[in-house]
Amino acid sequence: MFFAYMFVDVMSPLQELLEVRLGWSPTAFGNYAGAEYMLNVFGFLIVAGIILDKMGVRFTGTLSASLMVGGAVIKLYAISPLFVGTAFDGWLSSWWTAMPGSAKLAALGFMIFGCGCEMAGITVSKAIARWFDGKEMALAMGCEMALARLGVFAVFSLSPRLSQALGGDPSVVVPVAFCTVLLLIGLICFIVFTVMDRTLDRQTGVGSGETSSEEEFKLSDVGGLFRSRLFWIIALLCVLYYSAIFPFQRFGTNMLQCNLGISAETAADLLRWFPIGALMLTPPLGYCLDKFGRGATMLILGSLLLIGCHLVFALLLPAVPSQILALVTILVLGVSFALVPAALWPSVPKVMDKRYLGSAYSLIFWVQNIGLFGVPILFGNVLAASNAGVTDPMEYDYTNPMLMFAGFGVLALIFALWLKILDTRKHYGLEAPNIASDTAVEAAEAESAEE
Ligand SMILES: NCCCC[C@H](N)C(=O)NCC(=O)O
Repeated sequence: MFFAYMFVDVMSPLQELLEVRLGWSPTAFGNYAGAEYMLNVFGFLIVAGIILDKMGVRFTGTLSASLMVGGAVIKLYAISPLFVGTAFDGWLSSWWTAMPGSAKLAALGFMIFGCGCEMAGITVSKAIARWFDGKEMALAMGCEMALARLGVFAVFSLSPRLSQALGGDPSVVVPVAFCTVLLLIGLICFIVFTVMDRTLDRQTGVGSGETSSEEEFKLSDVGGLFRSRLFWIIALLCVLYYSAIFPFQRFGTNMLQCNLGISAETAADLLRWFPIGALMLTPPLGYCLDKFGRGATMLILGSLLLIGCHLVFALLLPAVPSQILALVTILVLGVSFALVPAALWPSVPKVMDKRYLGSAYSLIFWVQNIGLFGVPILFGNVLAASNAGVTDPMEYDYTNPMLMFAGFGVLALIFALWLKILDTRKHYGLEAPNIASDTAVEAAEAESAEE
């Protein structure tokens, strides 16, 4: 997940360079960014859930890592001199001219990569939920997400520097090539893990329980989940919250450049602290959730912070163009980005039947992917419409698109409040700890002994 999240954002700090070098307008960049989720939205994630439940973690993990490498290679080719300026590029650029040929082919590669990345996400979530059932599940999920955030921090630090590594004109090829090699290393590591895991199973004579039939994905489960009010509240909270997070990560560099009049490198250096707050706080928050509970409250607090931060970016930063203000807001947004994921993902096994867990994660990811697919495109269009006639990528006014993010936060807050009210009424246990305290366990044991 570390290398995957690096690849996701490798081009985020290079938006200006892509516009200058390859002619990618904000709309083209938005379309490219949304492409990551397109095949997932059109059903791949549901298929991925079925594959995971039928074939198990080892097979699905290897398949997802292979898809990521395949998609990355296509994207690398699309932005490289091997493709740019060829007859194929000319033909691809000749229709739907708002998207240059390189953007179209890079978007195709990103679509395939996105299938692998999300498939890996559900594989990891289901594996952790099963391995840590009744134990430190939120801490384990928090550590996994922290590693992913470290990847984002690393790529925001490295990408602008790698683009200048060869001297001469800055290049988008070097950072993308670097991250593609990392993905290949990740695939090799996972294959080694599967071999070792299988060997261990053989040595201990214990099955891994990879594909237990009682957890098998059934199409009827999908219908059941879609009829569940709780599923929709969680899925809509998830899509609204993350729609104001991941697309922000992608457009944030240029937003800071435009508001503060700074270089892409300085802006990326500021933005990289966003995942760092999340990186440091997600595991301890997960630990607190395991020990003390309060998951629904964390969701409310995280949504409130999200709204406040996006309002600052939309309204205050253009009036007070201070790097300190930007940094503080980014750090607070990082706290929000720790609170919500730390509480949201471990809540799913609490409210969904274990039998549905794989399908529940894949369907929540699916709804989330609809937003992650559509919102960058919407964002690119709102940005373009709010800046008619602006040709300098350092001169965009980001007020309207950032207000749109704040609006998503308000809606996410409503769903978080609704969840908390339902939890109070129906006692789903969202505010309860994941690990039963020793006294509670002793009381339960004493009770069953008496029976
Ligand atoms: N491709 C980056 C987005 C990952 C989305 C994924 N479905 C997700 O929500 N992961 C959990 C997280 O908090 O990163």
